[in-house]
Amino acid sequence: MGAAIEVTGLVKRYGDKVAVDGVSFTVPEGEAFGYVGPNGAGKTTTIRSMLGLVRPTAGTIRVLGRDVATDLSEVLADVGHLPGEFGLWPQLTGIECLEYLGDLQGRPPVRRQELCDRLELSSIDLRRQVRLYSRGMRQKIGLVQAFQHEPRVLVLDEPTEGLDPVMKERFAGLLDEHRRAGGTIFLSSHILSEVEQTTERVAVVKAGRIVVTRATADLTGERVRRCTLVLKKPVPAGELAIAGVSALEGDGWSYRFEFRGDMEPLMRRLGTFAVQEFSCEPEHLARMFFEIYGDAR
Ligand SMILES: Nc1ncnc2c1ncn2[C@@H]1O[C@H](COP(=O)(O)OP(=O)(O)OP(=O)(O)O)[C@@H](O)[C@H]1O
Repeated sequence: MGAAIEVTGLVKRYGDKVAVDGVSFTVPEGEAFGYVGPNGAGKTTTIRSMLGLVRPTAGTIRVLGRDVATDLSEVLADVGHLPGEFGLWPQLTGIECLEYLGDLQGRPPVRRQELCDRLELSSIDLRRQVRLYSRGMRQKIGLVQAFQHEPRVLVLDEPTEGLDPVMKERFAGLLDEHRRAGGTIFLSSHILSEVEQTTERVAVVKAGRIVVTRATADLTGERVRRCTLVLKKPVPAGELAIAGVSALEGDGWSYRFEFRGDMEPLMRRLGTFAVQEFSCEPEHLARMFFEIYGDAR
């Protein structure tokens, strides 16, 4: 399969401010790619450049082989874009917004009705002006417009912002279907659990540059787990000196410690103790993110 997204030497300056400072990456078709980094790192600017919403200072962007600078209409026909804060025209009705965005996409909205049904947007809702919508309803319009034309590439910028848990689940279902149909996903999100669940590879951006690109599973493997052990018979702390254990605290009857890496040797050792209780909680990916890359600001 070819490249779905190819960004080469992307630079975007706003006056003296360099928002994106020479970013290059390729997302093969069918991959789900995460794009993470602290506030102001340049994620949204990269996305807006991919959609022709800002003009890069330098660099090229190709989507499914087409140059965004010269073939924007063809690019937009193949891309579904869902921003976190979805701005709509307040005086238009929901259906008018969907039609207008559908015209920009230039492809028939073959899934519109099905999506409205699944997201519980009734025809009465759709005939109301968007200014009367709740934030969640606006976000539903955002979801419908992103998927309505069956795009091959989804570009998602903080997509679950403002969605309630039910809508989040439906959105996850839509992403799943998109993946199974061989679609590509580019996901920028601060919700690292979402990045972890959705993507196969992740790039970390800092001050306008990609500092590292890794398989998401590798990042997960380096994750810290916080463990608590309660014993029926005490064991000396030395018995827990196993590779991967750190920050060990305890009195022989109970211990707390952090664990990194392969769990198997730890579980084998625990099997030789009289264990009353053992719990092991993965640390939030955010902490691992900052541990590996330091304070990314
Ligand atoms: N229109 C603009 N004019 C001037 N500076 C801008 C403009 N848009 C973005 N910037 C600046 O460019 C930098 C990158 O912004 P961008 O919105 O791309 O970051 P981000 O990684 O998406 O951040 P966040 O996670 O906060 O959304 C920031 O310093 C921002 O202030």
